[in-house]
Amino acid sequence: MSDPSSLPPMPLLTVEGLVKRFGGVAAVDGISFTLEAGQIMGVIGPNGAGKTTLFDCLAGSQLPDAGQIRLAGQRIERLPAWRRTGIGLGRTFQIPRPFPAMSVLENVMLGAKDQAGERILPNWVAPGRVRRQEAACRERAHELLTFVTLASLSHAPAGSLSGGQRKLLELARALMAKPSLILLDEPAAGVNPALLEIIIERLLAMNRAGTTLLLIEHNIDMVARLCRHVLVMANGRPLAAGTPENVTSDPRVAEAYLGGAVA
Ligand SMILES: Nc1ncnc2c1ncn2[C@@H]1O[C@H](COP(=O)(O)OP(=O)(O)OP(=O)(O)O)[C@@H](O)[C@H]1O
Repeated sequence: MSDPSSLPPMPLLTVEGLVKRFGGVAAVDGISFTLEAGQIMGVIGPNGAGKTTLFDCLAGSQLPDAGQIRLAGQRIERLPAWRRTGIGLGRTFQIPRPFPAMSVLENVMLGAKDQAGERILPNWVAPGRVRRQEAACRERAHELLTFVTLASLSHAPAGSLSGGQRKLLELARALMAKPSLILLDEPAAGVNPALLEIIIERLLAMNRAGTTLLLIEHNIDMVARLCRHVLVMANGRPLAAGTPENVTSDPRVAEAYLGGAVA
């Protein structure tokens, strides 16, 4: 028998031949890549390249027309979004939409999974367990708000946060479910430079703590600071892949951003 420790590590995420069409438009048209546990990978490309549709297929808000997605070896491309969250996939959105009247803390608590108090029966038969679970959830939400530098705003209504603070709230909410992989859709969009530094630093800290990150980002400086691997998409197809330096010096990438013909 072969020694399992001698086998190459299994990628955390494997995408093979992914296709998603909307009528005649192939928004994602044959995308394949692997993401090792512990990596930070960037997905870049001009507007309409298919980046968000790729994330929608990964997260389960769109079902692909073809292709396979494996998370830690498990096929997930047909699973509903909530099942994917349950097995370690988190997501943040380009435009965060917290519940504005709820507090920042309550919004973070909504990111927890498998809360007994959300079901009717445990509230009747095991109220003590429900209370303990809620207290633990509240404590973890506090810790995560401290982590994302929003602890002083815990009790403020989420609607009072700035755009950048909402991005930080999104990170804390996503972390509540203890994901192994987080898909980040433009974490820098609309964020002022001071908060951007905090977001970059917190993303690196999350990654050091073991969370794998896949991010869509138009801010190339941010991509270069965070990622060692970048996938460039154009017209739904893979255009280039490699280090930030390699892909940004690739003339085909410059051409795609300028709206020229794509090879
Ligand atoms: N729900 C949809 N119905 C029809 N067409 C869609 C839908 N979603 C995306 N598309 C089309 O698919 C293509 C890819 O769009 P997508 O939003 O994935 O690109 P993107 O790279 O994320 O763009 P951006 O950087 O502007 O956010 C575009 O042509 C878009 O118009």
